[in-house]
Amino acid sequence: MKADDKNPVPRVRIAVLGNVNVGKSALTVRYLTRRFIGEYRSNTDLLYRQTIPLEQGVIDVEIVDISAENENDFPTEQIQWADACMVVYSITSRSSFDYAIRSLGELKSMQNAPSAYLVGNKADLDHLREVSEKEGASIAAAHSIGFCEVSVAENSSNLYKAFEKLLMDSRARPVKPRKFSVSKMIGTLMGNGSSNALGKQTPMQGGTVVPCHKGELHKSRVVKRRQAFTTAASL
Ligand SMILES: Nc1nc2c(ncn2[C@@H]2O[C@H](COP(=O)(O)OP(=O)(O)OP(=O)(O)O)[C@@H](O)[C@H]2O)c(=O)[nH]1
Repeated sequence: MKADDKNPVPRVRIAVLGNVNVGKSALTVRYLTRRFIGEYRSNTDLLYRQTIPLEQGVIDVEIVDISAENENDFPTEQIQWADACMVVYSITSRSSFDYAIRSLGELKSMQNAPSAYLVGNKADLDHLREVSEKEGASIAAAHSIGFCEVSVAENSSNLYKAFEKLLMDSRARPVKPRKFSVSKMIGTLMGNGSSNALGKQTPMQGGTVVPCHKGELHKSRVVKRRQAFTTAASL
């Protein structure tokens, strides 16, 4: 978490990590907008920024939704950038659970690793279940992290609790040293963006989302495309 004299609002950065098609984008947008949008572009990391009111005051949240196009390539750079990591799998996909387990192993081996939370998505598809809730809970317990199953499609309240836990954990952690400020970069992009990162027409209020190609999180390069999205987030 970071707050300074110029920007007194504390900031928390969250990376959403998981195999393809587990619902990372749907989960991120659900949390930030309370809406479920079924289909997203999937070959680019997306970076969202929004100010969220908490009981303790407002907080700037940046969330990178990491594209899992190359599942053998662990996104070290994005994880190092983050204060906290939401590891997502689908309860309907054993391979996505295996990917989540590998990711937690990678996190464990990192120095100064972000705090983590494990989420099993698509709980509404119980008839297609390949991973039991007990298995999810057991892996989370082995890593001493929080866990819940959610249905982003059905707007599970557990999702908001999971983000709240990550935000609270991050507030309690010391400031992470970073070379560049992505917030500064996004700040120059806020306003009347008109391109369509989500491939959808969405009303513009408040938050922003930008496509974020690999390598850009730690570079102060201007991202070319931008899209505002409807905000309704509060915890
Ligand atoms: N039934 C059901 N479908 C969901 C749920 N969450 C997401 N989906 C669907 O799962 C598919 C993948 O969702 P995305 O949010 O694009 O998943 P992703 O992990 O971001 O995908 P990639 O960007 O390709 O890695 C979409 O068709 C969503 O509509 C859920 O809770 N239940």
